[in-house]
Amino acid sequence: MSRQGITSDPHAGFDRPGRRSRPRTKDRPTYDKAVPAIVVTVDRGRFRCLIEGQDQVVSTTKARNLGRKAVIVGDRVRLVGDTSGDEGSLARIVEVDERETVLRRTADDDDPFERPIVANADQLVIVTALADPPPRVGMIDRILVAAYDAGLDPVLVLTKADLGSPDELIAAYRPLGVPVVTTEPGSELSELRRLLAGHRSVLVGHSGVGKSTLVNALIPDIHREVGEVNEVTGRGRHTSTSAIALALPDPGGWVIDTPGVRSFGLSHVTPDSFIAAFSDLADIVEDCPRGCRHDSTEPECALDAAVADGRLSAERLESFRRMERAFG
Ligand SMILES: Nc1nc2c(ncn2[C@@H]2O[C@H](COP(=O)(O)OP(=O)(O)OP(=O)(O)O)[C@@H](O)[C@H]2O)c(=O)[nH]1
Ligand SMILES: [Zn+2]
Repeated sequence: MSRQGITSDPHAGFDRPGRRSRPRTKDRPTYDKAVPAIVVTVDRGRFRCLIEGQDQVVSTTKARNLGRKAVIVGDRVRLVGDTSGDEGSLARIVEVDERETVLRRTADDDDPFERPIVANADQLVIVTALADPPPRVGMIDRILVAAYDAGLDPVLVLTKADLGSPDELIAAYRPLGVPVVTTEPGSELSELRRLLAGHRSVLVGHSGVGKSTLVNALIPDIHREVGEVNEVTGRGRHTSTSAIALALPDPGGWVIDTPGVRSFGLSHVTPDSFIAAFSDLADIVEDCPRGCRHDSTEPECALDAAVADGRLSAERLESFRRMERAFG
């Protein structure tokens, strides 16, 4: 039996009914006996999949019928072939379920294409250190925009609270309704555990912010599990270009660690697609003149009128406009 890359309850999380429904692909093929599984890592054409309802991770490739269709971490898939997980065994992915959500990134600065990296997450956890490295509000804002655009609920985790004060960042992000958790060495993680419980949370953070420290604290036996993944891929977790899905201990949920995410392309985000994430603001801007970008240079933006007559707090509008500038 192998359980590489995975800890604790494989039933928790991905196959739990989410807020959204779980449609199957339309062109139902004839793979009646195909085994449902979840992709936990991707490495050079090999996909490690956790078989649903079993404590079993198997190595797979993409079947030819999928063509150029991408398979990414978090995808719900169907497998045929040798799903024993025995050494040297290789199953085939014959079907990929429709995705509830997709998080994309731009691979690097001279790559104009946005690539899907994580499927079916429902939460995006931005991990930022309060010092060493210092926080960058512009980067947090860009990641927040990407989260809202992808339909993921953001959470902000501020690490190294022993080295700096969280007050400024809390003041900047609480008005948006973003849950903010601070951590420091030895700190109690119950609030963070509560926010992660039952969710599929993508962790995003700059190198050195303390992401590994956090994952190790959340998943006590992770060192052993990561070691097993390394045997399979021949590479360390931090040199991998793939995300990895890790099951959380009781009461369950998943974290999807993303060592490679450096930037998010926001070119496809428009003020209107973005404002939809804030239902109170979306209601107000219905009164805006056509084509209003809702920024502070707009003379007749209804958001300013709403602040003037007390329907909207000035802090919330300021936080919203600062974030809007991140892609404007
Ligand atoms: N003072 C302080 N140091 C911390 C805290 N959390 C982590 N560190 C230290 O910060 C350094 C980086 O921590 P990691 O957990 O390796 O950070 P990471 O984000 O995983 O970084 P990479 O491994 O480069 O991706 C280590 O020396 C940790 O001991 C904290 O809350 N306070
Ligand atoms: Zn407006």
